[in-house]
Amino acid sequence: MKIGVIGDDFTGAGDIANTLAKVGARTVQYVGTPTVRLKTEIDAAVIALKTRSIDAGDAVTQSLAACRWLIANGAEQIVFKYCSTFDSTPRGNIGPVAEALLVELDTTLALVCPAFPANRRTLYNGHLFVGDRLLSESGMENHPLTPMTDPDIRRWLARQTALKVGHLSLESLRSGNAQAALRLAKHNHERLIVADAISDDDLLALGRIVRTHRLVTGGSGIAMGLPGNFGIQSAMDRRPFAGSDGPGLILSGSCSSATRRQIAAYDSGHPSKRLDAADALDPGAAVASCLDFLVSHKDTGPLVYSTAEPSEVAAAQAQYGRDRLAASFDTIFAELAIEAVAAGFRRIVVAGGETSGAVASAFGAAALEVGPEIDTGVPVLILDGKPRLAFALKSGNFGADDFFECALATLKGWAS
Ligand SMILES: Nc1ncnc2c1ncn2[C@@H]1O[C@H](COP(=O)(O)OP(=O)(O)OP(=O)(O)O)[C@@H](O)[C@H]1O
Ligand SMILES: O=C(O)[C@@H](O)C(=O)CO
Repeated sequence: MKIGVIGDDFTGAGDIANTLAKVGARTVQYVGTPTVRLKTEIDAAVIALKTRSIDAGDAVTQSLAACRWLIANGAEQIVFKYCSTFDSTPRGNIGPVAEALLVELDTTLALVCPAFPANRRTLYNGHLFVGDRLLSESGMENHPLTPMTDPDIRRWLARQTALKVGHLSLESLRSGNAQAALRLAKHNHERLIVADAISDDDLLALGRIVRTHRLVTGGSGIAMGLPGNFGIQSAMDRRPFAGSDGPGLILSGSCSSATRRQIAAYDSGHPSKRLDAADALDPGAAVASCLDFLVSHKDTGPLVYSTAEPSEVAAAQAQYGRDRLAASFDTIFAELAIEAVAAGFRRIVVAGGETSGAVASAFGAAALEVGPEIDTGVPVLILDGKPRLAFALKSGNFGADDFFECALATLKGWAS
C-alpha cells in the first residue's frame, strides 16, 4: 500500500476512495480501523471513521489509531480527509487531528485544501466558496452539527489549533513559486498551510508539490494528483460490474439543501415516510413502524427520511437537544437498515455523512469494495458478505436532484 487515508466520515471516505479508484489506484475502504493486517496487494486504503462531530480528544485518539495501522501496513503517505465544506466547529476537529498527525508522522508541515471544484467548492485567497456563494452564505451556516459561519478557512482553522496557520496563494501555485512559498512558511514556523485551488489543474499541481510530504490534508480533490506520484496509472474503462439485484430502499437523515431537493423529486413518484423529531424520542417504535412501511413497499424503492427545513431542525434541537436527536436518529436509521436487510433488502442508499456512518457501522467492521461512480463523489460500495449488499452513501450536499433513482439503478450493476 502506498497511500493511507483517514476519513472523518463515511460518505467523505467513499468520496476520496472514488477519486483514488478513478485515477487507477486499487483501493479498499474500511469501516473503522481494521484489527488484522492487510493481506492483499492494494495501492490505497481508506479508513472511514465517524469523528467529524465527536469530542476532539476522541477524534484524535481514533485518527491516530487509524494512522498507526496504515503506517504499519505500508502506507508511505497519509491523507487526512475532511469535508469540502470544512465541516468543523471552533473546537475542532480538523485542527486537533491535523496537529496530532503532524506529531505522529514527525513532519513539519501539511497542506490544508478542502477544494473540490468538480462539486463547485473552490478556495481562493483562503476563502471557501460553494458555487458562487461564500461558504457562510451557502446554506452551510445552517448545518445542524457544524454550522459554518466563517468562510475564511485560515481564520476558522486558527481557532482550532495553537499551530501557526499559513497560506499558499493561487498566484504562488500558478506562477510556479509554491515550493519557495512552502520553504518560507517553514522558516516562519507555519505548520498548517491553507492552499488555494479553483480547478482540477490546481489540485493536480498541488498533488505534485506534496510528493514528499508525509501528511496531506483536504477534501477528496487533493487526492487526484497523489497516485501519479507513486507511478499509479489511470484505468478509466467501463467493465462489467456485479452490484446486488435485491430490493432497494433509501434512508435519509440529511437536512442539507441538495438532499431536500432530492427528497422532493423522489417523494412525488415513490412511497415515502417521514420521521419527525418527536418520533426520534422513541426509537423502538419508530423502527417498528418504518419497517412495516418498508416491507409493505418492498418492490418500489421506499424512502424513509427525517430530512427537514433548517428552521424546523433548529426548533427541534432547541426543544429536545441537538445531541439527543442526533443519537436517536442515528440509532433509528442503523437499526432500520439491519432489520431491512433481515427482511430481504439488498440495495441501500443513505443520505448524510453522520447517517451513513451510523448505518454502515451497524454492519460491523468490514472492507468495502469500491465500485463505479454514481454521481460526482459518490461510488457504489459493496459489502461482499452473506448476503451481498450494495450501498450508496451520499454526502448531504452531493448529487443531482434525481440521485436516489439513479443510485438504486446503479447499485444493481451491469453485465457489459
Ligand atoms: N428532523 C430533524 N430534526 C433535527 N435534527 C435532525 C433531523 N433530521 C436529521 N437530523 C440530524 O441532522 C444531522 C444530519 O447529519 P448528516 O451528516 O447525516 O447529514 P448532512 O449533514 O446533510 O450530511 P454531510 O455531513 O454529508 O454533509 C444528523 O445528526 C441528524 O440526526
Ligand atoms: O468532501 C465532501 O464534501 C464530502 O466527501 C464529505 O465529506 C461530506 O460529508
